[in-house]
Amino acid sequence: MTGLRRYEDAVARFRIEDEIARLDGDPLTGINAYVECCGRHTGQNRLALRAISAGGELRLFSFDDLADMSGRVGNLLKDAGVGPGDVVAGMLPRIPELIALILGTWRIGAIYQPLFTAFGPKAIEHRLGYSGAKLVVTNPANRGKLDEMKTCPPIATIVGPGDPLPAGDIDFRAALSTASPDCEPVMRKGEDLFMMMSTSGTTGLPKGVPVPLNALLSFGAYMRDAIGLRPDDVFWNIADPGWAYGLYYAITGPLLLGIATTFNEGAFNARNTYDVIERLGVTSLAGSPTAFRLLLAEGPEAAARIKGRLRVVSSAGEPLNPEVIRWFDAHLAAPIHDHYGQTENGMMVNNHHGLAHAVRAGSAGFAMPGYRMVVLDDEGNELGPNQLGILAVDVANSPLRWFDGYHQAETPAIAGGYYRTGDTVEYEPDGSVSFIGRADDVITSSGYPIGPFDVESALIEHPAVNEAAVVGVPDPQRTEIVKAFVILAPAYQGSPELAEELAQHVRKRLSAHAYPREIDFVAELPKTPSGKIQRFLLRKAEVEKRKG
Ligand SMILES: CC(=O)SCCNC(=O)CCNC(=O)[C@H](O)C(C)(C)COP(=O)(O)OP(=O)(O)OC[C@H]1O[C@@H](n2cnc3c(N)ncnc32)[C@H](O)[C@@H]1OP(=O)(O)O
Repeated sequence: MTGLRRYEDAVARFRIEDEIARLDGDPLTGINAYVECCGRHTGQNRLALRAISAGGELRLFSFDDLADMSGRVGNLLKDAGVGPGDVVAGMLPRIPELIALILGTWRIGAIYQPLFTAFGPKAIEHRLGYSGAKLVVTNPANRGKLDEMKTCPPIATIVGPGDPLPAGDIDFRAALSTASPDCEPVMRKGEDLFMMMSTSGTTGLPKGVPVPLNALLSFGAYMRDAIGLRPDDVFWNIADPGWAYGLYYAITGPLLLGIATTFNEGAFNARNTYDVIERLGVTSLAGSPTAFRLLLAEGPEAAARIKGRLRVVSSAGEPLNPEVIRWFDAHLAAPIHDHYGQTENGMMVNNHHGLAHAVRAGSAGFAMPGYRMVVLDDEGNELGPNQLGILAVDVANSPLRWFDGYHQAETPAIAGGYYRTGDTVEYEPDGSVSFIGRADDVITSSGYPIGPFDVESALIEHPAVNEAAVVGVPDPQRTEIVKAFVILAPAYQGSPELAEELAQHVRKRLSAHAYPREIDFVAELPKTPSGKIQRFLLRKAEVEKRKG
């Protein structure tokens, strides 16, 4: 029996089976994600959300408030023709209406699809295309992008008082004020979907990741065992709910446990983050290493005023540097733990705050109870400690696993009883997992997974570009940045101005976070005899160049 398995067996099984029995519930009544995350916490005067607006105003919402708002949203959606099993897309900043929309969607048995607000029309159109969303809910800052799409579902827009409503749109706030808050939850089965996420394609466009209601078990286990969330915590997960870590663990997870979450509408900056921690008395903070590196860069003085306030800090999205761990210990007196997961299956390997085990700096930690994680060689054989291979989930022995394959797409990652994460790791004899890197070409920049194919496709849309290859290159703050190698069309000449024009083109068309921050104009690209671009050679040359 491997170290990983031993660990899992020691702490896990009986607790998970209890929970499965609870969530499987009464087969006659079924499950509803709104009931789990809100409805069953009402009537107790319990806080559900602290929301700080872009202007700095703090508003508090109880579970009863969210129940009222989501009931109205549910009725609005029904009036718009949305029914159980339909998809509703949300492209909204971190405002209270976003939570009401998500809970309202779940309440009527529909599926919520997040659209990150930095996405441009190309990224949005692809996602709405494969999900077949029945309605998009957005705000004026994002509404214009929908006009650039060839086909778009009906739109509901959240306009401020006196703002014009685009012709044909549903006035979200007006409809909410007149709708009834009474909305009977539609019960579903555990295998029915409640979210439609997106992954980053490496050789093709991003694929849909269907999330069944059974995943609630895994999300709850992460909050309890890894975040170690307690009822007396003031919890803030900085990650945006346009992404898996934000949607699963800034909204779904804490509300599932009946514990309040925090939204800060403003864009991230270190000073403001310190302010919010101090103002709200945050005790449990979660986010990505880039955010923590930016807090560190602000210096010890900024940290001094909140020293000792944070009980626990959880880091996800990319590996955490030991330097950050030491700095948080010295200047914030806060234990910061590295956690590992994916959009597919959520968090799976953690230095758990809520479980008593050794914490390994520079390691992603141990398999989460409910997952049997293994390391596989290319033939699918399980490897022992200190051997490099692909981190995988043993499907049959992982009761909390929920990912069964991509939406309407083949899933070669699932084969032979394993789901392969695509991450190269090795594990220590004690069962802790050391992350080595991606086995494919997915770029991780500031914790965002970015598919090179997506960026290349956006570049090629520009008339100056004949061919493009995109890779991630090392960056001290963002872990990696996107770098593009471009072969220009004959009529064009490379220049810093053209590089900037191409970067802005990708920023606007694809996404504000996924544009190439470096562009080299080249005469040719390394390719296999069959014509496939060898991105790994470009990446290797860049790593060597930077070392030099
Ligand atoms: C299971 C999983 O692991 S899922 C993935 C988990 N990962 C995450 O949640 C991502 C975590 N990362 C972050 O939250 C952020 O990168 C932070 C907070 C660390 C740092 O934030 P920022 O410094 O504001 O930069 P960020 O990386 O978000 O944005 C990159 C660019 O996109 C822009 N951008 C980001 N969000 C938006 C938006 N909503 N609208 C418009 N532009 C945006 C930024 O302005 C920035 O532009 P610039 O660098 O050219 O000025």
